[in-house]
Amino acid sequence: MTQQNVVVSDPKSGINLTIPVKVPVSNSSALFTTAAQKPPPGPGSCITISRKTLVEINGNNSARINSWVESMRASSPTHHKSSPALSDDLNSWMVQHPSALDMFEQIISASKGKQIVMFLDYDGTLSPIVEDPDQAFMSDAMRATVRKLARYFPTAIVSGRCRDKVYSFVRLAELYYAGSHGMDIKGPSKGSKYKKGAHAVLFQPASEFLPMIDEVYKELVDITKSTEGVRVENNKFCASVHFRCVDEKKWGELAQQVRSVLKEYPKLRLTQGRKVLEIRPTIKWDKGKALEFLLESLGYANCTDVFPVYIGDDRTDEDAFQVLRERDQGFGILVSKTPKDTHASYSLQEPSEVMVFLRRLVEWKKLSLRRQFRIRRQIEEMKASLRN
Ligand SMILES: O=P(O)(O)OC[C@H]1O[C@H](O[C@H]2O[C@H](CO)[C@@H](O)[C@H](O)[C@H]2O)[C@H](O)[C@@H](O)[C@@H]1O
Repeated sequence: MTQQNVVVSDPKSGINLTIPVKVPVSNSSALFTTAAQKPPPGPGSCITISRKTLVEINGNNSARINSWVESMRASSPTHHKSSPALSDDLNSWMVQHPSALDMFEQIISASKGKQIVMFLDYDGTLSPIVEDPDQAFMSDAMRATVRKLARYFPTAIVSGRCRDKVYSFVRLAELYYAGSHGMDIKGPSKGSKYKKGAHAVLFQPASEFLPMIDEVYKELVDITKSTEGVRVENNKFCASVHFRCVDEKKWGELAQQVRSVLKEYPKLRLTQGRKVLEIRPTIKWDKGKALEFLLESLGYANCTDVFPVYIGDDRTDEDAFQVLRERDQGFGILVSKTPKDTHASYSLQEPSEVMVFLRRLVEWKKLSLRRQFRIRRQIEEMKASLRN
């Protein structure tokens, strides 16, 4: 294998990229690997470097990089000022994915007689998106709401972050946590009233990847160190390369750097979240599988009387939304202000609306428990008066 440095000029943006090209070039050109992220066009399987083919490589690479940048841009669309066309789009999307607040009564009636189980994504769902991932705190009001929620329903946090990190933000011991996109699952450390011994649940399907992720994390830090604004996060069983604060003109180069590291690790794949490239093991495990695992751990594997509700804002949450569609159980709620392709049934605009929705659930449950209690007491009183 020889390596050539090729300068690719993107005619659209005018960006020049220096790209190491190996000969022959492997066919593993796909950068993004989920169904929602169509792989960009790649080169043929074998390229002999000649003047003519260098031009072809440039052309292909340029098209491919453009396609990656497009995909990166779409990962977290910037909100533009509203225009009539945009609000038309939003309105027709809202018909397909109505607000979970507007549909609250229908949602509750669909859950009648079933055990609601809550699954909550963290970033962009419980906490607003901010530039610095270390500053993505959830409000005390949100924490109090989630604490109450967990009193009435089994509740899990399902996050791309490593479990310890997301726990340090949420700080509620009574919840289930699935970190690293579901690859690190742990039951409540405080006794759970839903399942005895649930604290013992610990599942890490990608533990063998730990040293590899560590190595890749270090390589990513090194290769991207000259890119201003980039932030690489070690999420234990996966790694995140944040480009929220990177100049858009540098996105193509960054994607290329990440790909050059990944090329050496065929057992890892790349997915995307909101202005973040996520490097994770190729194992068939995602937030959807984590949801199924948690339902099973809670004893609801083959139950028809369970009603899982998953709230998330990201592409990686789609796996969980899809599982709910396939099981035809419960539903997904996408947190988004803009129309997006989604398997979720309902929508909420932002974390503040998520909090309102969760509070309404708590209030509804409190009332219905009180009502049940009153009815039971009346029955007891009637029985007692019949006996006397
Ligand atoms: O599954 P999640 O809980 O939503 O985690 C997904 C990623 O979230 C974090 O990044 C995102 O939020 C940051 C803070 O608001 C923001 O700066 C970044 O642009 C977003 O992508 C987290 O830092 C990642 O590790 C998670 O994978």
